[in-house]
Amino acid sequence: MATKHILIVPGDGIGQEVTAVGKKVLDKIAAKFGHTFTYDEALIGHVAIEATGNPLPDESLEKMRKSDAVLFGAVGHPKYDNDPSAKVRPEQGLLKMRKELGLYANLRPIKLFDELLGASSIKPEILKGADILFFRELTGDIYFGEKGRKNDGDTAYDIAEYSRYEVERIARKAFEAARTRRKKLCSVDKANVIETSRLWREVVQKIAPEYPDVEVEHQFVDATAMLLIKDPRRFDVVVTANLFGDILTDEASQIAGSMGMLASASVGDGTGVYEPIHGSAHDITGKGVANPLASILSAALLLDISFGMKAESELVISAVDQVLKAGFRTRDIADQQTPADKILGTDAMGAEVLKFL
Ligand SMILES: NC(=O)c1ccc[n+]([C@@H]2O[C@H](COP(=O)([O-])OP(=O)(O)OC[C@H]3O[C@@H](n4cnc5c(N)ncnc54)[C@H](O)[C@@H]3O)[C@@H](O)[C@H]2O)c1
Ligand SMILES: CC(C)[C@H](C(=O)O)[C@@H](O)C(=O)O
Ligand SMILES: [Mg+2]
Repeated sequence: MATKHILIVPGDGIGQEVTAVGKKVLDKIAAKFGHTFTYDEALIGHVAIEATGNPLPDESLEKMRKSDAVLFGAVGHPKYDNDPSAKVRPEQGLLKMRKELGLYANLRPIKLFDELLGASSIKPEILKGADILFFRELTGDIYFGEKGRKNDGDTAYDIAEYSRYEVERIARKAFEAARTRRKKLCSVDKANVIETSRLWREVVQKIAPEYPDVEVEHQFVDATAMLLIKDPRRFDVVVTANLFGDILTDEASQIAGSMGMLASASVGDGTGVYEPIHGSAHDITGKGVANPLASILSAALLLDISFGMKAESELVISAVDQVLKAGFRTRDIADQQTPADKILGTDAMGAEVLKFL
């Protein structure tokens, strides 16, 4: 039995809705296994701007530092998406959290549940068995470089930067993960065009001989985007820079069947942050139809990675599998064969998962 302090950071839009379900799963696990989970909440994003003017108040960051793990929802609001001139934005809170907590490694497992083969737009015979683990570098690249305007605002620039150290530490994590899986690592870059990618490839090539048991390939990001659809099963572990990882993993969500299925773990040397890869989904906010499984699977990653609770984590994943096997779907993962009475809303889907815990 363990006592752990978990910070719930729902954020904006459906982040509020799906995180509430993720917390219920953690509560059920604690009761079942005799753990004591204490909780607190913190503001981030649009809700934080509305309350304090700051997308990540100091109080929120302090709470994150003091917690054993963070279950995070999402940030975002349409009023900022459509206002390029907004100086304060919800996403600034997310990026500041990642930087301040040193969350340089963003693990994005692309896990396909066989029951969802029909939810993907990719042919089942190409898809079945796909299982990819992305390592996205999360605190460098164009996100955190110098950015601005010149020529009276008529010219904009964003500087992308990577240090050898930043590339090496994420690459080593990816190599070590590949050793525990199918021993294949694909390093994705754009080394034929950009200098940060040439450093990326140089670093991966340099350390590869230290992992002789891991087969390494290098792919350009454009070719990777094509191959993810053409032959997703060719990939085992993928390591790439911040921006490329952001884009490729949303695409890879279609391997799993929906944006509502993909969890993530953001880790460094301190508190881990666990969140769906999706955003605040303005188009479905407040409708009670958001798929909570990405948040539930993020809670499973939290239990495993931050708490070392492997059995607890595996039970959560098994519960998700059981619910899908029972034919329940949220509308984003339903298909023509899904009976209407098996298409559930956010809370009802969460309730079905809790039955298997
Ligand atoms: N980590 C984050 O906080 C994060 C991630 C991505 C986007 N965002 C923000 O979210 C806002 C909306 O961005 P977007 O529309 O490009 O991306 P999004 O991920 O919010 O939504 C993309 C599409 O996927 C659907 N979707 C997403 N999650 C779902 C779920 N759990 N169940 C069912 N359908 C789901 C949405 O309805 C939408 O059609 C923006 O403000 C963006 O900045 C935040
Ligand atoms: C909201 C945005 C800043 C963020 C990112 O680009 O990392 C999101 O797309 C994500 O994947 O978490
Ligand atoms: Mg993204």
